[in-house]
Amino acid sequence: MSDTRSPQVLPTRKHTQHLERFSEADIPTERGSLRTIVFRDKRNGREHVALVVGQVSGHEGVPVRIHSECLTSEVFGSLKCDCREQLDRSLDFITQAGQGVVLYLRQEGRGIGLGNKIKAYALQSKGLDTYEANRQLGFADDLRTYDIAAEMLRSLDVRSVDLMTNNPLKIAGMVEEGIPVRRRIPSRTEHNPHNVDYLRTKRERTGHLIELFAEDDDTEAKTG
Ligand SMILES: Nc1nc2c(ncn2[C@@H]2O[C@H](COP(=O)(O)OP(=O)(O)OP(=O)(O)O)[C@@H](O)[C@H]2O)c(=O)[nH]1
Ligand SMILES: [Zn+2]
Repeated sequence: MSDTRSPQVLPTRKHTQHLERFSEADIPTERGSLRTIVFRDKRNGREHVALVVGQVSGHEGVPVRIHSECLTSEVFGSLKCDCREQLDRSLDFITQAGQGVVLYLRQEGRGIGLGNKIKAYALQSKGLDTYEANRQLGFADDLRTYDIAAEMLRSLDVRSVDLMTNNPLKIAGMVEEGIPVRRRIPSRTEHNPHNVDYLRTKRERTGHLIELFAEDDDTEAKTG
């Protein structure tokens, strides 16, 4: 008996259609070739990127990292966070596995933008933590939404994901957007004296599943 129904999975909620799949090409990198697909947000022209390795269309349990842009660490080598290391590790993972997706989203500073993130850093140097600084500037802790990531994954026809993250909000966000998360792949990074308080704050205040290697709260080195 033939089944003439559309193979599409029923949406759990209304899916957004904000993106235009704009351009794509293979880029040779030190890790190997990355299929680079640029999506444009029709509302604001912002360009988000999907880096794809191997076959992902129609697949379950595709290794996926949803990564938010962090110019300061990724380009300038800032030690105040672990973003660059997480990006590097996720690219290592998908190229070694021969399959996966890194979504590089233009959500600098958890969505507040570069200029405001630097304002937040100035406040942090006066003693505020990452979330207190956001609030002092009039922002919520985290302005990011996951509809864009879900739309990109739907365009790639990824059926379910193994999500590389320590952030439980990302897992909940994807599930809410109708992308099944089969399992979490922990994203383990090294801490240093400049980012240890930031990582600890994320763990304590937003439940990030971060393993800090030295757990002695009172002996951790602080930035001078
Ligand atoms: N507003 C603000 N943004 C920051 C700060 N430090 C890093 N970021 C931004 O935070 C984003 C990365 O988010 P994280 O919360 O580190 O990690 P996550 O992506 O939510 O979770 P993981 O998947 O576990 O990495 C990037 O866009 C960074 O630019 C900060 O002190 N203030
Ligand atoms: Zn960062």
